Amino acid sequence: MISRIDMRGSLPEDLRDVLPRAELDVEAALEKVRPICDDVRHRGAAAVRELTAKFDGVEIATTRVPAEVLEQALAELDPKIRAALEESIRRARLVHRDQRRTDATTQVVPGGTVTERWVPVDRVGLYVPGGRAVYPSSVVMNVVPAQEAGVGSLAVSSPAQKAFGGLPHPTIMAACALLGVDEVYSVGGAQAVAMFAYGTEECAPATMVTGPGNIWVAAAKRLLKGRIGIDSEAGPTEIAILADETADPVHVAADLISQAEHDTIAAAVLVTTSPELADAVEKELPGQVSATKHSERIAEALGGRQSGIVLVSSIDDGLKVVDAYAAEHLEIHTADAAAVAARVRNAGAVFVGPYAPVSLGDYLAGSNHVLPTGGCACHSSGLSVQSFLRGIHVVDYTRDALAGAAAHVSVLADAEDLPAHGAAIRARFDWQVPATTETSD
Ligand SMILES: NC(=O)c1ccc[n+]([C@@H]2O[C@H](COP(=O)([O-])OP(=O)(O)OC[C@H]3O[C@@H](n4cnc5c(N)ncnc54)[C@H](O)[C@@H]3O)[C@@H](O)[C@H]2O)c1
Ligand SMILES: N[C@H](CO)Cc1c[nH]c[nH+]1
Ligand SMILES: [Zn+2]
Repeated sequence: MISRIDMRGSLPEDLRDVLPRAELDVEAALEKVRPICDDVRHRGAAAVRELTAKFDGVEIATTRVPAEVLEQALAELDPKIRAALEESIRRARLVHRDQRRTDATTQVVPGGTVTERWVPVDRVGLYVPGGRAVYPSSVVMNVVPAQEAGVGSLAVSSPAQKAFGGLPHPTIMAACALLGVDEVYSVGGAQAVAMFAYGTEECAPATMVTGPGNIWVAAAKRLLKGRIGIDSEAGPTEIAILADETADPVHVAADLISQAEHDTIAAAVLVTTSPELADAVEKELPGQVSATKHSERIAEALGGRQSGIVLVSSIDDGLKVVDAYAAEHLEIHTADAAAVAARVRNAGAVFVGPYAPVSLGDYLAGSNHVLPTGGCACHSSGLSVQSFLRGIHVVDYTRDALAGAAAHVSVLADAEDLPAHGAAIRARFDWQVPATTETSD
């Protein structure tokens, strides 16, 4: 059901190349999504509707969901789901509110200041997946940080559901209404990202697109990055678990399965110092897999080349392996788990010890579940308030403060063979370098 790589002894030098990864990666998916995005760019809403018919199997007359349909979905929401969503929102708000930035002004020299102003992007398109599963929790994870960042215009898009007459799933619409979002589109996949990037007759373009999705969504985000801002490439789910002999194989198996449940190309990787644990997890998996609803999808994910058990000689080596892998989610099931977790450098989110499973973070920890995949956690962060903000430097110098900098600017400009830069300073002082030179405050 799951393959094994034995790295006891010495670790290979090219760790990243030998670790499990899916065959279909974002790079490979790019060529498939390029014509989809081009089509939306040139033909707008008509292309979006045709692509929806092709990929989601449903004809839609319009892409925008009427506001009253959202309100109706909220009115009809199961009270238990509403209560759980409200608690998820409350906890997420606590964490994301603490991420807000305050402007900082630094006096560099007398009369010379630099202020960093934090300004939210104007309009965001928030993607909420809805193919194999539906993700009202991703409405929360997208909308809460965007709202806390102060973004003025928020639009959500989620795949049209054949079973619901071409609307997004009712729970997704209800979650939008619960959060006060009234601009929602029934569009999924790469065409949703392109719709936000280029705009259509029915949807104004966004400056930024965030949110999780399958490989096609992640590829469209990579393709259109630059035209739009994106968060991370939050593609097919990954879980890595670093464990020693103290880990409970039942928990480890359950957690691997929980994330394999997302996608046939979801990745589940156990890195362990204990061959006995590896054996016990392998023994535990088939029973738990066959007992669960999506056993076929999970078996395919666990059996794929993106999943595996990696044996290592020590926790130090295990840390090197998980850092090279840079998983979206990393669980630590070792003795002194907090100390081991503190040494991790690359992961989208780290889950410490036996009582912090990834599925807690998926819904209710307060942390964000929109996280970088495919190794991007070595350079990207999960979705946060910061994702929606730009820091703008505001430079304010008096005449005297500029005079104090003039000589150094001229020297550096000449050193770069850009003398007009120095001249732009001298133009303010009768084309001379003023006598005073401030070197410290
Ligand atoms: N990294 C994260 O933060 C994170 C969080 C939650 C979910 N996820 C991932 O999100 C994904 C959700 O996937 P999903 O499929 O359920 O929903 P989705 O909404 O991401 O994708 C569904 C859409 O994909 C498009 N599509 C389907 N097949 C296609 C094809 N062959 N070519 C082009 N487009 C195609 C369709 O338009 C459809 O609307 C999973 O991979 C899950 O692991 C990631
Ligand atoms: N584990 C997913 C992130 O990869 C998030 C999620 C939403 N719902 C369930 N799980
Ligand atoms: Zn999950």
